[in-house]
Amino acid sequence: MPHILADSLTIEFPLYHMAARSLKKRILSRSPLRLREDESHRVVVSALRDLNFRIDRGERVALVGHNGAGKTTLLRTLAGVYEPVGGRLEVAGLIGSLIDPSAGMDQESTGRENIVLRGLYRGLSEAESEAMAEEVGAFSGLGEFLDVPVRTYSAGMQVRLSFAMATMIEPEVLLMDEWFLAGDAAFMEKAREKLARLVGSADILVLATHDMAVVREWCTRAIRLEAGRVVADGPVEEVLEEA
Ligand SMILES: Nc1ncnc2c1ncn2[C@@H]1O[C@H](COP(=O)(O)OP(=O)(O)OP(=O)(O)O)[C@@H](O)[C@H]1O
Repeated sequence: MPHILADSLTIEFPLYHMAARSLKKRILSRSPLRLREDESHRVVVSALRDLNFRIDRGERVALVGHNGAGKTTLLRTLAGVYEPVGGRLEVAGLIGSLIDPSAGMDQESTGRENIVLRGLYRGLSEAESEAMAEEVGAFSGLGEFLDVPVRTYSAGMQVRLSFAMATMIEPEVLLMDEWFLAGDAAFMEKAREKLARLVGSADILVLATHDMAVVREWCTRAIRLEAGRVVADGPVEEVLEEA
């Protein structure tokens, strides 16, 4: 049964360029909230601190909070990009991730080649993957750019391609950063219907956003992060009211 379980989940990032003694001293002397020196004498950022929550089938969860609160770090951790340094995380279910537009894409390959590769990786035959590339490519609206290396794409073009590629599967656990709701208007009009279908067929949605209208439209529960900690968790209206 698809679910997510975080038990004292902790994520830290070492800041290697802070190795210089004087700089380290200066930073740590300000009694920072999220920077500390670890056992190996490195300065580390506490990105997520001791998170405890469980998300079950049918829940659509918004991650809200100010810049740097830890929303994207949590999404990436759920997607398996970062390993917890403490605690435990369990994510059961097929994950679909709309977090970083260029993640999982080979920059030197064309858009079409990337779609074919994803198809093959998902176990489709070559012919099926090629057919998928036609369909997904058409939806992306990239036109002739579908056959150009992805590294030359604009940010918006990358979003279009990764969005179109995400619709290739029906994930059980859909992880999404608000980036993906911010494509250009013409594309988003077309994408909205697909997105609604993707969200509707997913068992769990976790969406990080600053847009409270989006939270109210898409989500049933909200988790508010502040400086890497969970400060509120509950029904959307309750959590938004508390802010
Ligand atoms: N790769 C990294 N290396 C070092 N520190 C990082 C890294 N990624 C994130 N951080 C730090 O972790 C904290 C949480 O960042 P995160 O990007 O998760 O916040 P956010 O809530 O998504 O913010 P925003 O709303 O601005 O996107 C910040 O203090 C940030 O500086």
